[in-house]
Amino acid sequence: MMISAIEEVTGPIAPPDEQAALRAVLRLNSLTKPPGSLGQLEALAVRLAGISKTEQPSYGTRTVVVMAADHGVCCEGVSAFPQEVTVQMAYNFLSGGAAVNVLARQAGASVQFVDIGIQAELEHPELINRKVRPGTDNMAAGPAMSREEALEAVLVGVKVAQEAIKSGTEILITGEMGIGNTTASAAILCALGGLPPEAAVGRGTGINDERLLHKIEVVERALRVNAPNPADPVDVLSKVGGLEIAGLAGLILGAAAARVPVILDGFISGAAALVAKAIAPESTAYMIASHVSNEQGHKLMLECLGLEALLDLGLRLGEGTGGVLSLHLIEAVSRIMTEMATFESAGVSGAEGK
Ligand SMILES: Cc1cc2ncn([C@H]3O[C@H](COP(=O)(O)O)[C@@H](O)[C@H]3O)c2cc1C
Ligand SMILES: O=C(O)c1cccnc1
Repeated sequence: MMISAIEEVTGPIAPPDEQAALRAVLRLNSLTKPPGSLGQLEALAVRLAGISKTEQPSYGTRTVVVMAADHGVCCEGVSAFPQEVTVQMAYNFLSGGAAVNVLARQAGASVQFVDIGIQAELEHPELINRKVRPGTDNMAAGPAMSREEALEAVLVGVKVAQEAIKSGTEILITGEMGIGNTTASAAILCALGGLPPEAAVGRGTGINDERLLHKIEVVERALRVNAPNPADPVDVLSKVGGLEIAGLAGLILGAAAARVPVILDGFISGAAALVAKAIAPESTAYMIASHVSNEQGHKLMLECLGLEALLDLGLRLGEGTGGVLSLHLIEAVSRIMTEMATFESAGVSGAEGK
């Protein structure tokens, strides 16, 4: 029953509007600059035009959705920080003090904080409580969660996207919090991207060499014990995923179905995007890769997604920080497409030939 619920969401995902993309190319070439001279911003303008069906795309209401959950695999010692940081940081997000809150304020975005699987019970007026279960089980010893729970978490994400869009959100940004989630993300990259653990596993919050080797071994064990089926993304999610990763996969699918662009943050968001792509390949047309993270494996992950990142700032934080930073570039593109003079309007001569 729940599978058909996902199909109901992914069914309407349509390809971007080629006509609008073409109009964007024509407009870019009519603006007072040598053709192509705005580089990647031009490619972004064309993609956004196709997504939003207009050669002058602009996004007023911007929403970062931070999905948070705990990871049973923390008991294996895979993070530099203790598991209780997840709930402690939850209150930091809710009171506006996390990095993503600061950067979102600067970029004119609001932050929604969703508890999709934190172990502790939280109480806060701003909290969106969509807890599917209080944290996952240790994926190195068995499945992280059941198939039903993974599906439920995906549908939570779809619903969060739908509700945000219904209340006016025009662009979504993925964010997350969950100590241990780079381990789950690396395992997903191995399962869906076919990478060996030593290429997919990185240092997360900053583990040393010894712990890195151990983390690689934990991911190897998780893959061996669970044998996730790469042809079945929900199987991968349930066996070696996380609740916030499942929720973000749903958020991405919900955005794509509504033709709303969705900005991907770093490594964990990328793992969610891999799942979304495996469920509905056409959803990648709606994904914008904000940055390439310092986390080992993220470059290869973006290659698996077929996306080129806008920024390379050496970030390795998550939360949606790189995502909201890229809003400044998206705003730049909007202004170029709406405010810049054309050769004709400014009376500037065009190129004479090469
Ligand atoms: C204080 C603090 C704030 C964070 N904000 C995001 N993360 C990031 O680090 C975690 C993933 O790394 P690992 O897999 O190594 O645990 C996630 O919570 C991610 O969002 C944070 C981590 C910490 C410690
Ligand atoms: O790229 C990310 O999102 C990331 C990397 C390290 C730790 N937390 C998040």
